[in-house]
Parts: sequence; C-alpha cells; structure tokens
Amino acid sequence: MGLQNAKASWVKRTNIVMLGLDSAGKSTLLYRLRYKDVFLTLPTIGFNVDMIEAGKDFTLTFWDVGGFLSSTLKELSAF
Ligand SMILES: Nc1nc2c(ncn2[C@@H]2O[C@H](COP(=O)(O)OP(=O)(O)OP(=O)(O)O)[C@@H](O)[C@H]2O)c(=O)[nH]1
Ligand SMILES: [Mg+2]
Repeated sequence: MGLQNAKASWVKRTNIVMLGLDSAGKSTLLYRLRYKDVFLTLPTIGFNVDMIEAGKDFTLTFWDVGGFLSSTLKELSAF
C-alpha cells in the first residue's frame, strides 16, 4: 500500500483545456486520441473529462469544454 502511494507520487500529470466554438470538433479529437476511433458525437453540455496515459509515468487530463461554456469563459476572460 505504502509502496503504491510512493509510486503514484512519481506520476507526472498535465491538464489540457480544450476550448472552441460549437461543433469545432473538440470531442471528436478527444475520442480519437483516447479510443483511436471516430464516434458520432452530441453537443457537449458543460464539459467532459478524460484521461490518457501518454507514457508509463505520464498522464494527460483533457477538459473538453462545450462550445457554449467555451464562449462564456472567453467572454468572462475579456473583463
Ligand atoms: N469533416 C469533419 N467533420 C468533423 C471533424 N471533426 C469533427 N467533425 C464533425 O463535426 C461535428 C461536431 O463535432 P464535435 O466533436 O461534437 O464538436 P465539439 O467541438 O465537441 O462541439 P461542442 O461540444 O458543441 O462544443 C460532428 O458531426 C463531427 O462528426 C473533422 O475533422 N472533419
Ligand atoms: Mg463536444
């Protein structure tokens, strides 16, 4: 148990936020990277979170933000 926790502390984690207009292809890109396949998608309500193990001790966490929320965040960042 202690050994597992010690190992986990070595894992490098990076967060990637995907922002873009409605239907830009954010979720399609994420599913392509995650599952190596193309899926039929629905507009994302809010956001999706998915994790990809890019290497033995390296994980990427993708925050796939829906177009509507992306636009709202962009507007807010202008203030
Ligand atoms: N031709 C083409 N269509 C794409 C591509 N990427 C995505 N699409 C299509 O564009 C549409 C929207 O894709 P999504 O991945 O749902 O777009 P999104 O950016 O996640 O949209 P929201 O969740 O609404 O923000 C879907 O019908 C996809 O099949 C691409 O590279 N080429
Ligand atoms: Mg989406």
